Amino acid sequence: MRIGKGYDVHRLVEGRDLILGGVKVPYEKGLLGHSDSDVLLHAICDALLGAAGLGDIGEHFPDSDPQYKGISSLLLLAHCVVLVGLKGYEVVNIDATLLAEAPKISPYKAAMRENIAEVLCLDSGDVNIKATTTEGLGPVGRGEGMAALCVALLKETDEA
Ligand SMILES: Nc1ccn([C@@H]2O[C@H](COP(=O)(O)O)[C@@H](O)[C@H]2O)c(=O)n1
Ligand SMILES: C[C@@]1(CO)OP(=O)(O)OP(=O)(O)OC[C@H]1O
Repeated sequence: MRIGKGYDVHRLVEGRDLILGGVKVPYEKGLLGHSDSDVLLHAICDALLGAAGLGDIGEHFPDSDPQYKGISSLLLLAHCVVLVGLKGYEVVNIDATLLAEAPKISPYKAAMRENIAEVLCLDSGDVNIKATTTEGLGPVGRGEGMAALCVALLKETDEA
């Protein structure tokens, strides 16, 4: 068994779609970045890469590479699963937290879990998504951006 953690932050701006967990969430702003800027999936990617000893998302998908411009982070996550598999591991479960003052993501959590579970080849019960505000404090609390944290557990592919 191996454990990994991921953390990511993206700035909120006007004129971008808000994509979280592969779901387009209706909101007046979206996250800024080179890809679709799905901060939740980026934290999950980093947790998986970390658990497998494979560095971080920016090493595998540089933000200077035009092939990743606007890419769905579900594709980046799928690639991380392949990399983890090549190291001889599969995912046991993940537990992620989104830090966002608004909007409420509760109505979209089930769809996010299903998207993520499909890519990770897990039951949706093994994909836990949580959300919290920061009670108006700090950059997240002021609505300047969103952050996400994730912990992932891997097991060796032939481990019981
Ligand atoms: N963007 C968010 C933030 C929070 N939630 C849900 O609301 C609950 C209460 O949040 P607090 O920050 O006041 O503790 C939280 O447990 C989440 O269930 C949300 O859906 N979206
Ligand atoms: C995902 C990548 C690649 O498109 O770009 P961003 O969407 O900017 O995301 P970030 O979390 O800053 O870093 C990883 C990047 O290399």
